[in-house]
Amino acid sequence: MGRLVWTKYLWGTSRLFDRVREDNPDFHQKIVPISSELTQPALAISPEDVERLTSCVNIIFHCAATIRFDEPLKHALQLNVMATQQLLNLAQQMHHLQAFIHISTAYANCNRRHIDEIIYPPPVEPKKLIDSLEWMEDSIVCDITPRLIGDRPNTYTYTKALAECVVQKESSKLSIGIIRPSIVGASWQEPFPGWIDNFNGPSGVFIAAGKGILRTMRANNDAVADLIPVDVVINLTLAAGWYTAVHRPKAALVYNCTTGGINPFHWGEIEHHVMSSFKRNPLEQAFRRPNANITSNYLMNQYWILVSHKFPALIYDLYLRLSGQKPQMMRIFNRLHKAIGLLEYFSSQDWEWNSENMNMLMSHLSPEDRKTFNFDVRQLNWPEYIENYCIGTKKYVLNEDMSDIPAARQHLRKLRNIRYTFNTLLLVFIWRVFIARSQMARNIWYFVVSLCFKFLSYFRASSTLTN
Ligand SMILES: CCCCCCCCCCCCCCCCCCCC(=O)SCCNC(=O)CCNC(=O)[C@H](O)C(C)(C)COP(=O)(O)OP(=O)(O)OC[C@H]1O[C@@H](n2cnc3c(N)ncnc32)[C@H](O)[C@@H]1OP(=O)(O)O
Ligand SMILES: NC(=O)C1=CN([C@@H]2O[C@H](COP(=O)(O)OP(=O)(O)OC[C@H]3O[C@@H](n4cnc5c(N)ncnc54)[C@H](OP(=O)(O)O)[C@@H]3O)[C@@H](O)[C@H]2O)C=CC1
Repeated sequence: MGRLVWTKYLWGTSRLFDRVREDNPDFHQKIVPISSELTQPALAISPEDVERLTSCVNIIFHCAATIRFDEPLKHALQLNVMATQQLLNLAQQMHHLQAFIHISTAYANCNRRHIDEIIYPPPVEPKKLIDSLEWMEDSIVCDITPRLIGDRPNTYTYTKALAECVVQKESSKLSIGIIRPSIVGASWQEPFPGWIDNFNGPSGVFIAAGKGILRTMRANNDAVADLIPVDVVINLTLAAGWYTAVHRPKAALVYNCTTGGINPFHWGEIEHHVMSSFKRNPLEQAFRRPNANITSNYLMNQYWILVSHKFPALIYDLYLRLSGQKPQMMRIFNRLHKAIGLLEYFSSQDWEWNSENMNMLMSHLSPEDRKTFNFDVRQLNWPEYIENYCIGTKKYVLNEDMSDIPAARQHLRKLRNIRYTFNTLLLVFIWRVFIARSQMARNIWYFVVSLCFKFLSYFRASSTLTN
């Protein structure tokens, strides 16, 4: 489905728009979608649409980007940097433009521990990089990528840092605001709590843990988990659009849109609340009972990957093979390990973001606007938010029905019984093998068995007496 058709389809069907559809059934008539392709010259916007944009637009919110952590550098550069430059060029032709709001990421400068609301010098001059990569073969670019990105973990954060620099260069010609959200999560309040529709960031991890697939992950229990609800990001972005258009700041204003410095919550606490939430509201057809732990110890994590991921996957795939089905669990785990390997950088350390501009913006809003465009994360109740987030992954990402929860709980009970039976059989098997080889183990075994018998006969005798 094309981008435009897909967008229109979403307005018509997505539960996200239920409330606005109810309040204003004709809301879609106020929106004019424009087809564009970031990888194409002039963003592939038709001349008629260029005409419409240059004559009508007042505020640009530039969100389009590739957010993949494994994007080849050339492609990431094209989507996140060159396309931003092209949009800035178009913006300068717009007769009524009052604000250009660029969505960056709080991790654009994740090679620093403390991040102020300023644009840091770029790792390389973007234009020079674009020119030099243009003639290079993809394989060569791939080889030199680690040297280029240096102490950043991926091409995403690297190209987002370059994009900020490209945006800043135009700040004498346009009124610019840059929003830097941290890890965007499910909605907190708007349009309803817990809305989420993708596997990005922590959502995929929560789902994998809720399905009982993910049992271990490297993360620092005490590090701040800088999650930010998506509606907070949107409210702050809209407010920044208003502020930029009305106050026309001379230099680009940067807003670090984060929670850690204001209302901190830690990965250890997230783990606890995610696990207890999925035990209360289980996902359907879980692979195992949800029981995931985070550890910062590399060796411990490797041990649990072997015991809790690879070993069960091997057994399950063996079962699938024996029952004539295609093995799939090992493949799923390999993909999961790739995904969490890319996320661990962000869950194993923490950062300090200065968020003075967020406070400044709030102080400029009227009390009514502060409610309508609420981005005051001091009021965020984390346990409640995480509970709604987990339920949101169930309802809106996996499209599971809440009425199926009793059946899902029943399934977890079945899994628990299977685990008890399996563990007992394993214990007996190990003892039998052990006993066959060692006299001492045999003696211990007989001692334990006779103790059990004695206990049983004592129990039987005392219950006969009382009867
Ligand atoms: C132990 C558990 C307790 C829980 C507590 C601890 C939790 C710790 C969580 C730590 C999370 C830290 C998150 C940090 C994020 C930092 C964010 C920086 C902020 C940003 O600015 S950007 C936005 C972040 N970007 C992303 O999140 C994108 C990351 N994803 C990728 O780069 C790629 O998807 C990835 C992971 C390389 C996989 O690529 P690939 O194998 O090619 O697969 P696809 O992308 O094509 O997807 C195929 C298929 O899989 C689904 N999918 C995608 N990601 C996941 C996932 N993480 N888990 C499960 N499934 C996933 C995807 O939707 C596709 O499904 P289809 O049905 O469409 O096939
Ligand atoms: N998710 C997060 O945790 C964070 C995200 N951000 C930033 O927020 C912004 C939005 O991210 P998010 O919503 O999560 O990401 P998505 O991947 O969901 O959205 C990216 C958007 O870019 C558009 N897009 C991608 N490629 C192209 C292309 N080649 N041509 C035209 N349009 C394209 C997509 O269009 P379509 O839907 O049609 O594919 C989509 O609308 C990004 O700038 C990201 O860097 C910042 C911090 C955290």
